[in-house]
Amino acid sequence: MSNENGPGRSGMDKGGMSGMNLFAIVILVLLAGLLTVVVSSRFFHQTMRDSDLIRLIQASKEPHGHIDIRDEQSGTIYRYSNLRSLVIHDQYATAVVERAPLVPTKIGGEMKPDGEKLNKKVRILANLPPGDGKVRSEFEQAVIESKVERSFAGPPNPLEQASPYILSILIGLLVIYIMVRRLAGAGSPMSFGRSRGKLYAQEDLGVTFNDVAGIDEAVEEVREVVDFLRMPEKYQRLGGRIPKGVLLVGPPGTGKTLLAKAIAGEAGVPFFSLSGSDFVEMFVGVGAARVRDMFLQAEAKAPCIIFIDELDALGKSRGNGQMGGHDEREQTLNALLVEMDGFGSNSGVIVMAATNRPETLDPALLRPGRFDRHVLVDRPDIKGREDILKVHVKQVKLDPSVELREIAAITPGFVGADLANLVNEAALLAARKEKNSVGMAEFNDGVERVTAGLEKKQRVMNDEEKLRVAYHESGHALVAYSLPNTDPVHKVSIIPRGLAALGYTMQRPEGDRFLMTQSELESRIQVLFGGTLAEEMIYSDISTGASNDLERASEIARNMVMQYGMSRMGRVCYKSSHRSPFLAAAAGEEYSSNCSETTQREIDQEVRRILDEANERVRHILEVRRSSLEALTRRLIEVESVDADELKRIMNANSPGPLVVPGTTVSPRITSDSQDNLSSGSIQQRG
Ligand SMILES: Nc1ncnc2c1ncn2[C@@H]1O[C@H](COP(=O)(O)OP(=O)(O)OP(=O)(O)O)[C@@H](O)[C@H]1O
Ligand SMILES: [Zn+2]
Repeated sequence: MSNENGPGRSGMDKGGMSGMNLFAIVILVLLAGLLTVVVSSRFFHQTMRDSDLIRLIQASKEPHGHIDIRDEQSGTIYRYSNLRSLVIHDQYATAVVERAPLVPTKIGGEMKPDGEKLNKKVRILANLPPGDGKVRSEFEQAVIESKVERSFAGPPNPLEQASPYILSILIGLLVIYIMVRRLAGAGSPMSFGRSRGKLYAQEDLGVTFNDVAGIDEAVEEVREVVDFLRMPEKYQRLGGRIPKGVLLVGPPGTGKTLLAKAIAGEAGVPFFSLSGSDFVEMFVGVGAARVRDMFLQAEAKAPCIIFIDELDALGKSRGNGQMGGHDEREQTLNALLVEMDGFGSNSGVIVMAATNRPETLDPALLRPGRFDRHVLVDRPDIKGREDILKVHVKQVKLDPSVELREIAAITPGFVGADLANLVNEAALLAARKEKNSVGMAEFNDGVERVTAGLEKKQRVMNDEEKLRVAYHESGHALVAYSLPNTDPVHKVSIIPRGLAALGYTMQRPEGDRFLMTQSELESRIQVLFGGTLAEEMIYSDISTGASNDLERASEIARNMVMQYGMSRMGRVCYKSSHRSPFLAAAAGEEYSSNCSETTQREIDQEVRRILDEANERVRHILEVRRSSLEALTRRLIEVESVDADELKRIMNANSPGPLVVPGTTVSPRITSDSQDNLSSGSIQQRG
């Protein structure tokens, strides 16, 4: 269904030859020229010119006797009186004659290894001392007998003279050709500097929002983009600010590409798709040229969507790159930023990009007017998985026994791509068994297979662990919900997140925060404690999954005492450096503070006191609201993720708490819980 006939492949496209492209070619030509010079001087010594021969013969008419041959490498001088053999061995091919200021005349040339006294190729500088008639006549004789005569006699053959140059130019051209081909990859020889974007015409796309399931929140957030692409005039008339860049953030396989395609499909606009790594080339300037070319092409087809997968490959923070490719990436990134700033928001080109590591992106990419809209494409919850399965089983003949909800229930952590894979596996298994339809047994086997593949990447939790994680996350959420001065809870989830997190509680700040009050910091500590203490209350023991929570809580408490003066120790900053003890340890440095041992002990006591008090408060909250905790946990086990509205409902039904206004803004704070120690039971230090 993809149309390979992108503009990058058609050789006739204008605009491909941008300035950068020309620049690269000029560099290549210069390089080839240099190569030509080197090659020609190395392999083609100038043939002896007639005038040189005349001078040579004139010199040899002077009356002296022998020739000194100097090995220029070693500096040794060979006295060579047999002029004839020299001439013959030398073959004249490279001889240059120079008249020395006084009498001796030098013959420069190259001696072949079979020379009488020389066993390696040397440059010859022969002195012809004046005044020996014998030498002169021998030399003349040699000249007459040897091939020199020919070239001496006739006028030089221009073709013959030019041949070394022609040859080296040809070699140069060949080199250019090979380089260009390399740059262009498999494409046509001149397509380097062209964007490799693949163009999907709208009719080829055939993807709509119906094909995207289980990520409803993300779909809702991008609906506006579809509207804009459909009726750009409407938006422009009202002068509204149209999104230029939309960043889709989420783990691999959750359907980011699919979502972008669906937007194009819904809006009926062309879709350019390419990967960030396409831009990163070994030659400086090529990636930047590709970016410019891509935008040129896109603007010609506007309204349309440019989709850049793996944005992190090209958008990594500048200035922390390694040596290789660093400049190139920086230039490419700059070109992208310039292009995004350059096209007006009414040009109708919307740039979408996907990444699963937004934190590595250059902050410049996230500024207003660039990728300022972020859409989280998260792992689907149980309902989402069921919906995704529904999409994918459409092409499969199902046995009536198949319960998609049941399959969804046994596939926590699966993303859209895994589920598509699962359906495919099940269908293959059924075919192998020569069944007429795909049954539950095949799905169960399929789950095992796909899980086995996934288990290498991430752990799939068993029921017991899942329950514990559910209590833990409910604890965080309940405490956050119950305290007045915390950010509202946006989502609680026990869907494994990435490699290390078992579940998470996501809070959304209500605006940019520049200051934190003491009570806010205390609340933050309490929210962090909520998870562990909920576990403790239910199981009477705690698990290792919470070590990160404790670490963060202690860090906050320590800062309160030492940096912010928020303790009984008074309004004093005890920090000698900005590094916390934790960070110093991580950097392998000794944590130094100017405190005396007594002060140090007092600080520790204060930190403890803050943590203990938080502990008590959290314990109290959890005990009072135990029924809410249980209810939330049950719901989490059932549906795996609970949003703000539902959380409010559950809380209100069980024990009313402070009113929560769901926030809408950037940088959600996530209390995620590491799994790496939870199941093994061994306590390791996390890096
Ligand atoms: N939400 C979904 N609904 C339906 N199918 C999905 C969904 N997510 C993924 N798939 C299936 O998985 C395939 C791969 O998904 P896609 O390439 O869109 O994931 P992605 O998030 O872009 O991954 P990556 O980050 O690795 O590029 C899709 O073609 C589709 O078949
Ligand atoms: Zn936790």
